[in-house]
Formats: sequence, C-alpha cells, structure tokens
Amino acid sequence: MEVMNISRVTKTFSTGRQVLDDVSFSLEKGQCVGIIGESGCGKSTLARCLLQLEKIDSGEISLNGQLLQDLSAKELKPFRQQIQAVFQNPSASLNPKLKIRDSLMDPYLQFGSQKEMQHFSYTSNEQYVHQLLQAVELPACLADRYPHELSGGQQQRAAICRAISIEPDVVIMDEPTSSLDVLSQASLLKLLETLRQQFSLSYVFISHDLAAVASLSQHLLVMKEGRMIDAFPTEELFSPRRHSYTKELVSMY
Ligand SMILES: Nc1ncnc2c1ncn2[C@@H]1O[C@H](COP(=O)(O)OP(=O)(O)OP(=O)(O)O)[C@@H](O)[C@H]1O
Repeated sequence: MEVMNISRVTKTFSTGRQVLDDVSFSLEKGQCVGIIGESGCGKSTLARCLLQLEKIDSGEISLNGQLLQDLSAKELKPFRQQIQAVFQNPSASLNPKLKIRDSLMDPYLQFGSQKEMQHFSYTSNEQYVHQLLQAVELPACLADRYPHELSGGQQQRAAICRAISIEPDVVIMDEPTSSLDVLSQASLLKLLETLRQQFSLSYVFISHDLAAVASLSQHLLVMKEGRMIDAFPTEELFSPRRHSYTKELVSMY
C-alpha cells in the first residue's frame, strides 16, 4: 500500500536557484526509500518540502491519498501526526530546556490523545514514557535528564523515540546517523530497522553515506543537482545497468 507519493516536484529559492527539478517517487507502507547524493544536491530541501516546511513551486506531494501542498497550516495539523522527522542534529528535535520525559510527552499531548495507538498504550505519563524509552533501548532513568546530559547516540535515540511516539506512518530522516561515531551509527541503523519492522513504519532515509542508506532501504534513489537520476531496488545497486554517476558513488566505497 502506498503511503506517500511525490510527483514532479520542483523548488526554486528566492535567490533564483532551482534546487529540485522534476522529482518523483513513492513510498510503500513499512518500506524504506533511501535517497543518496553529494552535498548540495538538494536532499535536505527535499526533506523540508516533504515535511511541508518549504513550499514547492509545482508538482504534488500526497500522504495517505491527501494532497498536502495546498493545505493551510490548520488543515495540515491532522497530517503532522502521520509524518514525523529526525534530523542530523538531535537538538533540532529535543528542546534543551526540557527534560527528556517532557520532550517525549510533547507529541502525545499535541496529537496522540486523538489517535488510536496500536503498539503503545497510555495509562499514565510515567508508564507511557517508560514504554517509549524501552522501544529505543534507552534506560528509564534518562527520562529525568536534560538533552546535554545524554551522549550523542542517546540523544539521537531520544529524538527517534519522540518521532515514533505517536506511531506516525512516515518518518523522514535527514542524515540521522551522520553526527555519530561508527559504532553508534551501526547500532542506530540496527535500531531503525527493528523499529521499522516492529511498528510497520515507512521511512525516507536521506544521507550522503551510501553504505548506511543501502543497509536500511529497500529502494534507492540517486540525486544529482536536484534531479533523480537513478532509481532501483537496493539489490540492484551493483548492476551494470546503473547510471554512471551511481557507479561512481559505489566506486568510492
Ligand atoms: N533557504 C535557502 N535559500 C536559498 N538557497 C538555499 C536555501 N536552502 C538551501 N539552499 C541551496 O540549495 C542547494 C541544496 O541545498 P540542500 O541543503 O538541500 O542540499 P543537501 O543535498 O542536503 O546538502 P548537504 O548534504 O550538504 O546537507 C544548496 O546550493 C543550498 O545552498
């Protein structure tokens, strides 16, 4: 089942620079689409457009069959609980002034009480936060700490925890492992895979790290200068039919 569809999206900034040019792809429920490309090719802009944090010039972005780009902020609100984000820097998701428990409770207080949850249950804040931390393999004692009292890996787990706390359909991840050391990256990728399977999450995983993207994704899209120049199932990454630029990226690993 398709959860998200992106069709012929273009985006030009006020500087006159066209950053996205005719970008199309779809995301199936429970699957991960990986988007790879070098710095400046438009990956983060695409993530921001998918999240409706940037307006697109033309094309269509739909979530569960609903076109998003023409909705007002008020009309978008019900869709905000279906699509969540994880960014490279966990501080984009975790308020430094809030204890982890309060950051984790925030999406539920905004949206969760209106939504039937399949995997988490709410009887008290304490019990709900405990379940959330357990899902991302963090000890319950971290609930009472502030973000700066966690390691980088723990902060990113808490950011992921917040993103999945109201069981969204789609999680857009922009370089979620890039700020971490190699060991923390590997364990975070393993956790993301477990969560995808456990909660039937659909991911858009954006990174310049081909190995990370390929390890998590069922489908890969290659971006260059704002365009999708190659798209294929991950098992065909090494096929001789790949675009010359994809082969170049592969040869760098
Ligand atoms: N708000 C903005 N106004 C004008 N230009 C922008 C804006 N945001 C991004 N750009 C430009 O758009 C291009 C694509 O940027 P973007 O951040 O989407 O690339 P990226 O592929 O995510 O790069 P990186 O991997 O380095 O984060 C860059 O040339 C950037 O300078």
